[in-house]
Amino acid sequence: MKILSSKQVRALDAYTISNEPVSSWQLMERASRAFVQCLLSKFEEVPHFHIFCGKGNNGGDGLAIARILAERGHPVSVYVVEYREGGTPDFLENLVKVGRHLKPKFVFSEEDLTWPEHGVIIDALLGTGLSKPVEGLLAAVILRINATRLPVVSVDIASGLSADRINPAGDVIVRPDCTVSFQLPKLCFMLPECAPYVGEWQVIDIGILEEGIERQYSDFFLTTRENLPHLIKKRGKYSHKGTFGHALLVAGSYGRMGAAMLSARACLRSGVGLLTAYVPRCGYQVLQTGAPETMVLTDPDDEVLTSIPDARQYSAIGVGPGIGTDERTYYAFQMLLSNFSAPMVLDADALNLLAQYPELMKMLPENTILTPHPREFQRLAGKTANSLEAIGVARDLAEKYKIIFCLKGAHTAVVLPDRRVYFNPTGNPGMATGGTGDVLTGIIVALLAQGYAPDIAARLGVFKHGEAGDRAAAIRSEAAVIASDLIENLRWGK
Ligand SMILES: NC(=O)C1=CN([C@@H]2O[C@H](COP(=O)(O)OP(=O)(O)OC[C@H]3O[C@@H](n4cnc5c(N)ncnc54)[C@H](O)[C@@H]3O)[C@@H](O)[C@H]2O)[C@@H](O)CC1
Ligand SMILES: Nc1ncnc2c1ncn2[C@@H]1O[C@H](COP(=O)(O)OP(=O)(O)O)[C@@H](O)[C@H]1O
Ligand SMILES: [K+]
Repeated sequence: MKILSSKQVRALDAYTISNEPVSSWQLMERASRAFVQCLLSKFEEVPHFHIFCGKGNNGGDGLAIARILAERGHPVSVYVVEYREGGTPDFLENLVKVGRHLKPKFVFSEEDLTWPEHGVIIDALLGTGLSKPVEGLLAAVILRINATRLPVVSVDIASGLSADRINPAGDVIVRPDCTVSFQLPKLCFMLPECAPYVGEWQVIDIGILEEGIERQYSDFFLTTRENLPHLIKKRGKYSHKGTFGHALLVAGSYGRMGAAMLSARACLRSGVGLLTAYVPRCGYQVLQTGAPETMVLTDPDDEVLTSIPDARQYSAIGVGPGIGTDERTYYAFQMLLSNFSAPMVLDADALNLLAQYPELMKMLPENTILTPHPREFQRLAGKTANSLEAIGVARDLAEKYKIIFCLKGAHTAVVLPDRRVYFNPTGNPGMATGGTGDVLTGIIVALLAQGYAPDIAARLGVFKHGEAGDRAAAIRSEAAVIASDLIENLRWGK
């Protein structure tokens, strides 16, 4: 699913209006009906809705939503915040129509606000037309909304929140519990800095023309359930273990053999034909006992990796979980990079080694997948002002070195060498626990070994990893999830 800018969404609306054709008022009506349906599905008992409207089209939506709710007999109060003269044509038309059912309260100053004690607040003050920081009366109303304990649902986007960039600190923005957005997700929904101003988010279909969406160019996408399952290869009846590749995991050191074990078990549960783990000697028994399906090769050293096996027989290699950054491990890693030219997965300490020895970047095989969490990325690429800037730097590096980044987080961003960025929708905070990253490495290595193209391996791996986390959290609750639960909850069926 594409992520478009506010400007593009405006062009898209205009395209739908002239090509469907549909009037802009009808499009607003369709959006508002879809919003009401979604809103009502959120409550077992319909509460009193307090709808705060601005005077642009977002406010127009608010008025239409109020009317539709009232027509269905639901209790509604409407407030129109008079922060400016006039209003957009669709706002004005809906103001006339809502007047027949409800008497809006016009708010000219803070004193006009009587604050509700019960019910749900609907925020329809400003939408994607935000053009400057919020001030004056609008700011006062937003601060009051944020001070209430009542649930807040934003229409399309929280009022004051910029869809396409990160607002400067100090901007006045609604902090909703939930945002119900029209047709396509907004870039800001993917960014951790914006999370307080997004809440739970949901995208609803308002019938924007698909061909119009296709005409808009974007580098940003949200991976969706619908466009992934067909990417999972079917295992042929006469296939054998040789069909599914032989993966090598270079992982573990004294005290951190669990990382190797988690990667190995995740790799085995992701369809790989054969798996070999290369570990320091102290890891031999651990892996042979804990993951008996794995073949184990040991380094001459007891505690850290100091050399590499002949890598040529493997179809994919994962390096990093728990290996540490000993100088001897650096030499081994460097040797591996000079001897292997197929894409690899690099995680954890392999990334820390890259950060310490940046000259290694030039040696990375094309389409190698790097899976840094934010601190690892900072070590690798330097400090950035915010997550959007970090994505920008990752795009430059991905293009320069022809590599793929999985910038891990709540919406992991898969950044491709052609600068496209795919955000991931699955996963939950239960996954913020040690070892889940090692699981991801194992999954992606397994997919590479089976011959998935590196960009698909990265996107599919990240998606399935999050999905396994969601299944684990549904069974155990978020706080109870541990990395091993993700492995147990991996599913590769349709
Ligand atoms: N396809 C879609 O996405 C559709 C979008 N619609 C709605 O239309 C909205 C966009 O409508 P508009 O473009 O009218 O935008 P807004 O409703 O955000 O209003 C913008 C108006 O407020 C002014 N303004 C912007 N920032 C301000 C500030 N900080 N302080 C004071 N005034 C400010 C602008 O000059 C403009 O006149 C969407 O968010 C959505 O709610 C729907 O009505 C129908 C279809
Ligand atoms: N709040 C969250 N929501 C969704 N996924 C998360 C969240 N926090 C962490 N994750 C996921 O969990 C994994 C953590 O990886 P990482 O930080 O490398 O852990 P470790 O090094 O302990 O293995 C990543 O895939 C990340 O996307
Ligand atoms: K809004």
